[in-house]
Amino acid sequence: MGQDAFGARLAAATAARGPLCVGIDPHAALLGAWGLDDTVAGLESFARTAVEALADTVAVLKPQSAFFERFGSRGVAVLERVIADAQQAGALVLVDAKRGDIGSTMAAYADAYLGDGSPLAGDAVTVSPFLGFGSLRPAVDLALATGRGVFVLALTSNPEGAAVQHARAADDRRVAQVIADEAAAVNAGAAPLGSVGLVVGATVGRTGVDLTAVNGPLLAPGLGAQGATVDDLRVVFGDDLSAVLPTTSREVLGAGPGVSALRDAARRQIDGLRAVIG
Ligand SMILES: O=C(O)c1cc(=O)[nH]c(=O)n1[C@@H]1O[C@H](COP(=O)(O)O)[C@@H](O)[C@H]1O
Repeated sequence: MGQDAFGARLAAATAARGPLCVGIDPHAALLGAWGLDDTVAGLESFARTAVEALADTVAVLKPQSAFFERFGSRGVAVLERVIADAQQAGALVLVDAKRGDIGSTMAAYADAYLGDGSPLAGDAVTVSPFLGFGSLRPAVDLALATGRGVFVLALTSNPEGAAVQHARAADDRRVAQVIADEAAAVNAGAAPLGSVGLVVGATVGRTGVDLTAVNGPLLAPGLGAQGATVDDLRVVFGDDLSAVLPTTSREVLGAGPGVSALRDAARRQIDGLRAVIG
């Protein structure tokens, strides 16, 4: 029998461990700050430490693929280890690869990131809908079939995102609203939460995009290094924060390389978020 739906597994994980995702983003500058070389050996040491410190503590870990791809196939092998080891230690793994392509190619990305038995498949993957939400169908279908999830970029945390995402589509809805509505259609009726999430930055302020019908997890990057605070979550999402999953990378990773310092930094974030999200 396959695993339960991702939305249900995520809801259970955040109930047990708190509403936090921590990104594993081995920036060259962070490798340096941890006293590691900017090499695949440094990457591997960084990744192992982050997994050891965080995978038994936080609900979701989000390795950012780019920082592993920088080192070619040996870096990708480290990413594969991170995925396996973090899952083994009890964290859900959201692979941040932001893939998006025409549907027939998207099916191959789906096999890679959402297929049973694929070494790059975690529990969910970030995807880009800017070739049209429908182009993501193979990923959505495979995610639902395998108990995995997708997080679709909707309102990204970077300042350049608004020019595209706030633009009006042919039917006058904002592009981000179209994406939210498409996600809502897939998630309709799922309980406790659908498996198609959205990415909505904690930095975006009040946008007028209505997220109330999404019925899926709302990944909120931007806390810490990008300037957003826990208080900004209410501005962006309103009073019902039950589906919001804040994610931060540098704010926690900057506490390394000590394992207990990293764990403490994550716990501080979880405590602060529990006070607001519950
Ligand atoms: O999909 C993402 O995770 C993402 C979407 C977005 O809109 N903004 C954003 O910052 N991210 C990712 O979230 C992480 C943020 O890292 P910090 O700014 O260090 O917390 C990076 O890995 C980004 O690639």
